[in-house]
Amino acid sequence: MQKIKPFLMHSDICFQQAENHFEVVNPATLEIIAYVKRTSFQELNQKIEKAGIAQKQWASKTALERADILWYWYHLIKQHKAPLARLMTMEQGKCLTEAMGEMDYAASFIRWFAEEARRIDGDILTSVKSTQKLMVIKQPIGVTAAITPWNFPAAMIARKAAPALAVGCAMLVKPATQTPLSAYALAELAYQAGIPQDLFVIVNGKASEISDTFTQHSLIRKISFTGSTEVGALIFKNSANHIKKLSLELGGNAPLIVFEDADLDKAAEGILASKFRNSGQTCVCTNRVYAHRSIYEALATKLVEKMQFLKLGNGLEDGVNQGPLIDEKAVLKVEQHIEDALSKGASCLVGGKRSELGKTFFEPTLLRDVTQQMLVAKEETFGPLCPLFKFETEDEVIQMANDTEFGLASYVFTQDTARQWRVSEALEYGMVGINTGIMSNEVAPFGGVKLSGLGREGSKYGVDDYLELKYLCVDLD
Ligand SMILES: NC(=O)C1=CN([C@@H]2O[C@H](COP(=O)(O)OP(=O)(O)OC[C@H]3O[C@@H](n4cnc5c(N)ncnc54)[C@H](OP(=O)(O)O)[C@@H]3O)[C@@H](O)[C@H]2O)C=CC1
Ligand SMILES: O=C(O)CCCC(=O)O
Repeated sequence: MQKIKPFLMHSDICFQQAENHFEVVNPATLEIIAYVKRTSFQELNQKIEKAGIAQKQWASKTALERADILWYWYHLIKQHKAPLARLMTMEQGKCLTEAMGEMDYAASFIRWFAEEARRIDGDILTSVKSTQKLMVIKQPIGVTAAITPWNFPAAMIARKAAPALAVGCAMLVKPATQTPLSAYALAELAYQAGIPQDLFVIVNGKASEISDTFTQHSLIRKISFTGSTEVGALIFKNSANHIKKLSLELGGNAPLIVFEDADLDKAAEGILASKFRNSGQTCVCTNRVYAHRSIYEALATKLVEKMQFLKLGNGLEDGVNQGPLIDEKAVLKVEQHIEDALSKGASCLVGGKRSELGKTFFEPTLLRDVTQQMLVAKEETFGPLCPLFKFETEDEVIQMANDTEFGLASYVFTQDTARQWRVSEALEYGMVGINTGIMSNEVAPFGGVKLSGLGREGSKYGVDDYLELKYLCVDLD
């Protein structure tokens, strides 16, 4: 704890129960780590007003000045990666290796957008009149707000804040109530790097009330949200009256298809990587594995063998690669999906029950003979449950994979290049991993279609949602 405390110096954080503060609990031990202050309505409005002033000053800096500050922030995160990862494991539960990976991932967005800051170029258009020059410039949208989830307490903030700050916006962040400490730690380093305290602001409290202020305050011009589709839809609806720009990164129901010509070892590795990342609590985690009937048994056998290496425990312990789930509600959802599948004819090959380690621990589970009629085919489990479906033809599996209202990530394992293209084009998803279970990085556009959301984060496209285009027409006559 001593190594972590320097990142938790913010006046909103304390280590003894205090009025108007909420508890942050370690999901592995259920111990209280810290208490965080709820931002009052009045404070929130003041912070938004101050962000408006800070944004104007920040936007008047050169792109190079902003980029240099972001670079420094990136270096500070890398330098303090180990204690930051430890803090994340304590509040979120993911194993330390994954938390270290998430800190690298978070930092990668800051480096990427520091680089992009210098390439926010406008255009000169081919004019329709010889006497006129037509130009487009790009300007920061202004004060923005982010609402972020508990599953990636640092990366989801960095993926939103880095493009916003790079192009000259301000950002207020409301992190998930379960994981606010990583947000404060990131902000602490941002301030050390030279990002003004009024420009990048962490706020906490009742999510619906903060969100209502974000959607109604005229200074907030854009909201970026990652979380459930239900809450995303609510923010969409509440933003309508004020026509806010929105980025919504919502739920998924990712299919992973293994064709008969796939490299089965690679496919099994890909399934493990995608399914059990963050104990299954990732919106791009595989939710449904479709295996061709001719390789079904072989793939099941390989998965049973490989799953023996999944070690459940407190993420801070050596060798543990599967931490607890975020809370007991998450465990109940996994149980519900398993019970439903078993009652309709599936059977369990690995796991299938809560662990004796504690209320939030669930054994990594493999189910076979799963069908489209079961709950797990329709809903995102968001937990360590790997269901194996069977298919016969390419057309059939494409239809099964697309039979969902979600469209975030999908995965295909096949060695046939023509099939890779055909199936990727037919899948109604924002992202397709081909012969890989992990495809997220700062260079790639992350986002979905259908109920999985709006907009793309990361990549060269990631700045667009934080910019307004302005058209200039100069008459030379
Ligand atoms: N796309 C993704 O990455 C994620 C998807 N999910 C999906 O959502 C399911 C439920 O997870 P859950 O944590 O409840 O997700 P939520 O959508 O409830 O939470 C995500 C963020 O939204 C905030 N929030 C909650 N209610 C509102 C509201 N009325 N208005 C505005 N913001 C709100 C939360 O704040 P607070 O923490 O204070 O409630 C948190 O900061 C998961 O099982 C999973 O299926 C969840 C997390 C991430
Ligand atoms: O929305 C999520 O679940 C976090 C994104 C994980 C990723 O970027 O791969």
